[in-house]
Amino acid sequence: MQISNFRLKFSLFLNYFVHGCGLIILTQNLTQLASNWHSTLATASFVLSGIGIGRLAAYLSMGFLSDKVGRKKILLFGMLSYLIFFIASPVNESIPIAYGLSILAGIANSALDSAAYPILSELRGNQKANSVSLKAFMSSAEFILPVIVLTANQENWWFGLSFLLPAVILMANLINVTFLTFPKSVTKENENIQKVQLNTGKKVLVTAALLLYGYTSMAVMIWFTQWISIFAKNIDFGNTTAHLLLSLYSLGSISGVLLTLILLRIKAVANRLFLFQNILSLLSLIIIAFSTQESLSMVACFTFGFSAAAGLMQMALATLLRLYPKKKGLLTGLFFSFGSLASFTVPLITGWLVAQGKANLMVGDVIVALIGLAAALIIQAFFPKEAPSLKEARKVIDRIDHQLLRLVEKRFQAVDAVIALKQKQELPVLDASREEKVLEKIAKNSHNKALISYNQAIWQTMMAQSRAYQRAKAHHNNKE
Ligand SMILES: O=C(O)C(=O)C[C@]1(C(=O)O)C=C[C@@H](O)C=C1
Repeated sequence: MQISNFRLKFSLFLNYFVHGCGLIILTQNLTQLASNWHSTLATASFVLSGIGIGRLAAYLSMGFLSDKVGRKKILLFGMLSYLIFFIASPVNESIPIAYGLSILAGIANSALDSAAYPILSELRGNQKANSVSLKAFMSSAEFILPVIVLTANQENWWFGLSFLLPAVILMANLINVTFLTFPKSVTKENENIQKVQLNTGKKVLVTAALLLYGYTSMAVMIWFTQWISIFAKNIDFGNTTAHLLLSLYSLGSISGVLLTLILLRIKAVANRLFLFQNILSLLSLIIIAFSTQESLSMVACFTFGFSAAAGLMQMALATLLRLYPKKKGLLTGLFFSFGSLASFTVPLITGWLVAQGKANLMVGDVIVALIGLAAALIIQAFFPKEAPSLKEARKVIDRIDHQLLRLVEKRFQAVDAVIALKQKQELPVLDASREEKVLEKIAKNSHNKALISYNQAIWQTMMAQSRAYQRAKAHHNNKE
């Protein structure tokens, strides 16, 4: 790998460590922030909704701009916005400004996503693994930051220190990214290699399934994390177990992401991994919804994190981007808009269900997971399979070459008939107008228009060899 590509990848990963901090830093410090803002905890938690608003408002435009003005500008904009958020938040004392900063964090989030995912899918290497790595860095931050907050609390340090860590990383990374050269967005050649062949009907179906999956994959996790502790207490699990379930989910998530990164390198497994993880997450949720045994629920919560929060969303996005190589930014924005919609609607749906007095809230999450599995099945069924390995890919070429060779030989046999007639009628071997017509037909009959010039070059060579063959044959016949 080129040094600059390695540096670029690493700086994107670091950004997602920072982003992981951004996701939980307000909730982790809410008590101190509320006192800074001279407000109650309830008002303070209202400020959190700003992040969702910022995201929802900015995803599409950031995605569009990422394709239009270039990934680097959007990335730098996202990093700068986050930097302002991290530096200003712990010192700010006004609620409206805090709300504005939350919105800015949401915008920063959408800018980072709109730049980072497309860049990673344009770099060489395993595209799915690249995207899942971002999730690994997010999860590790979500694990480390609470420890820092807790230590600062116990040692009576200033709470703002936990904001300074991501700020310092961001500043160093900003300098690094500013001086980096980025790969060209999508070169024509790259585009043809990455392009996935699907007819319009199937493409629409797979796109819809992927966007639906963008919603369900986010919804299923939010539903679980927001309600699992309350749900556990309702079914008379002890207080400690109720909280332990969430930690087990996080632990499962980190282990799941790491295992996914390993398995994605094994092509034969990678193709089935997505579906398998979806089935596993559904089964774990069913157990969680109906188990009355604490130990069984604990295992199920770990398995749920291990499967549902192991980078499935990132894998689906990487798949979507392969369908639209020219509009990666826009599609990233669209995909995450569906995810943001989930963060918005799940609290509304669950709130409504609670008001209706529905006893088993987790059954609702099982239904969301079922819809997600249906979408995953559609994606798996209609998205063209990748060649499992270089060896396997070459086997396909070998088989096609074998068939082609038989056909080329048949073509030479047909030429035999032509040369016999031409000799009789004393016509020259070269017939430029006929060759022109053959090439026109090749262009007309090429399904993939991007391949026309390559197909024509093959036929030009074939006809040149046909002429050489005819001349050799004529020469031989004349001698007899
Ligand atoms: O059609 C002919 O006249 C041929 O000789 C065959 C053929 C070909 O291989 O397709 C070869 C040479 C001519 O210039 C045109 C076409």
